[in-house]
Amino acid sequence: MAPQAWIVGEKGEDLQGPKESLPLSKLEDIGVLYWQLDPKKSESEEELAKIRKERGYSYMDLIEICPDKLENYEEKLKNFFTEHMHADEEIRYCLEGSGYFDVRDRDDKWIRIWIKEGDMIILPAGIYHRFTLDSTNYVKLMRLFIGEPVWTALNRPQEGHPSRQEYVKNVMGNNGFALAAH
Ligand SMILES: CSCCC(=O)C(=O)O
Ligand SMILES: [Fe+2]
Repeated sequence: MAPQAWIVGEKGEDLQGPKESLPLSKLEDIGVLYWQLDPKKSESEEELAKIRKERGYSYMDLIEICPDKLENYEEKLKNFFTEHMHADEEIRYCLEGSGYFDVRDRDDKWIRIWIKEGDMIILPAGIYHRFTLDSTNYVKLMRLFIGEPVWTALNRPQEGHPSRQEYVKNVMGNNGFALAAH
């Protein structure tokens, strides 16, 4: 099952019309990977171990996002919701709660992906994205990384960054994707 995903506006607002749920192929098409696990089941632990081994995710930590558990909560949330990319993949596994990952599609629109308990998502290096909480205001995420983690958020525009260039070349292809900075 694909996570619920739909198009939102620049500020994250719902747009007019029925809220269509996008197929998983729409996410795969922009290089986003997704697994559905269950943090309460041992089979999922095995599957997680397999994914970590295959993809080399040696580093792991947990982050809880809510006012009393995260230092500098407001500032961090503001940064999470500022459009950015990373030089590496962003890998998150939702253990509790829920939240929204917004990723840019081929037309530079925001696809909002609603992540809930058991959802694991990999955003490719170089994809523009942002994150925010939903109305439950709480999420507990596992963060994975290959080797020593680098969390540096590179705010858009980053068209000269090698990871961005790789992403545009490999994933966007030569389809007229607008490179214009916002
Ligand atoms: C803390 S999870 C999502 C926020 C984000 O995009 C990031 O950490 O880079
Ligand atoms: Fe990020």
